[in-house]
Amino acid sequence: MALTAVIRVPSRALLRPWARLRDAALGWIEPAGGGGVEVSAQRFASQKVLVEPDPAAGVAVMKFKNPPVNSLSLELLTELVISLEKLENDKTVRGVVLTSDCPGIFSAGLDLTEMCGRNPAHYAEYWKAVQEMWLRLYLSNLVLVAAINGASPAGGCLIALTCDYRVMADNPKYCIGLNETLLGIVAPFWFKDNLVNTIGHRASERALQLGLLFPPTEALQVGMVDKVVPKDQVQSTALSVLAQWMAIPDHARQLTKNMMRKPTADRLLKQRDADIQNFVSFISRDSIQKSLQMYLEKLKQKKG
Ligand SMILES: CCC/C=C/C(=O)SCCNC(=O)CCNC(=O)[C@H](O)C(C)(C)COP(=O)([O-])OP(=O)([O-])OC[C@H]1O[C@@H](n2cnc3c(N)ncnc32)[C@H](O)[C@@H]1OP(=O)([O-])[O-]
Repeated sequence: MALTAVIRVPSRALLRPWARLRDAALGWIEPAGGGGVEVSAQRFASQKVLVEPDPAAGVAVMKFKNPPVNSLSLELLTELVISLEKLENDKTVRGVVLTSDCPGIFSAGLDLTEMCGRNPAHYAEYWKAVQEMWLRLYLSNLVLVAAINGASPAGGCLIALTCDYRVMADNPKYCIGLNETLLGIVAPFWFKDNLVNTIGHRASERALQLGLLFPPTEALQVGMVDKVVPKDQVQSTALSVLAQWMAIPDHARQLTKNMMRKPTADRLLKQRDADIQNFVSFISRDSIQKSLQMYLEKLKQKKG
């Protein structure tokens, strides 16, 4: 396929800790002069994230591809952030649909194997990547629409909540919500803030304490998603919604988005290191490790 869109990648990005992983994933070359590197791409794919740009429409579809359940491994998180950054640097793209390439699963949330039986340094690295994903998506200047074509618990729900609009498939087997308490763990304050900003305080309190996973019609009622449509219409509906949002002048919409979201993001930005330390000490506790191990065992037994 011909390569057409030219994306300028700022050199500061190359200095990030995950630069090596990114370069390996995307085959980028370190620029000699540090002035940025030009990457030509019409359709680009890393291992875990597929991106299909449509320059004529000014949009792209980003598909998570980490079978079997799109768990948010360090690798997937890294590739997601890199792919988003590439799209943000591509002047031909103004809106993105986030969806899944795994049948029946949007994302199973954070990868439990990244949070179980590892060392504190790994937990810290992993949590930093989770924070980065959330901050990048939540503050993105692009219009983001989630096309939720499957189950979307915990971190999967969080990704959907960062979007400007959520379209969900009407299959009652697909559920969405922040179910952390069911695993014996606690959603961090910024997951909670994002949920409160979406469905309000009382509904969030109930949903978070009970770890509620909502089927599509209930998710619509509570405001966790904005539209429920037949499964085969999820992506096309998301693209139509994207077009509506893109009819608004970018600068006005972006400033408004930033005004609405910056105070929430700033709460995390002001205490990222402390939040990492909290996570590391919480997740390292024996009791929490036991809960997560048991939960993973339960998932495996369910299959057998
Ligand atoms: C403070 C921290 C905040 C935390 C936030 C989070 O997001 S916490 C995350 C909260 N997330 C959840 O609570 C969601 C837990 N997951 C589920 O509820 C279901 O897997 C499902 C509904 C997503 C899909 O059902 P299905 O019947 O289609 O699929 P299946 O169930 O048969 O699983 C297939 C394989 O995937 C494996 N695996 C699954 N999830 C994860 C994971 N997150 N990670 C890693 N692995 C995972 C599963 O063990 C099995 O492995 P095996 O045996 O092949 O080696």
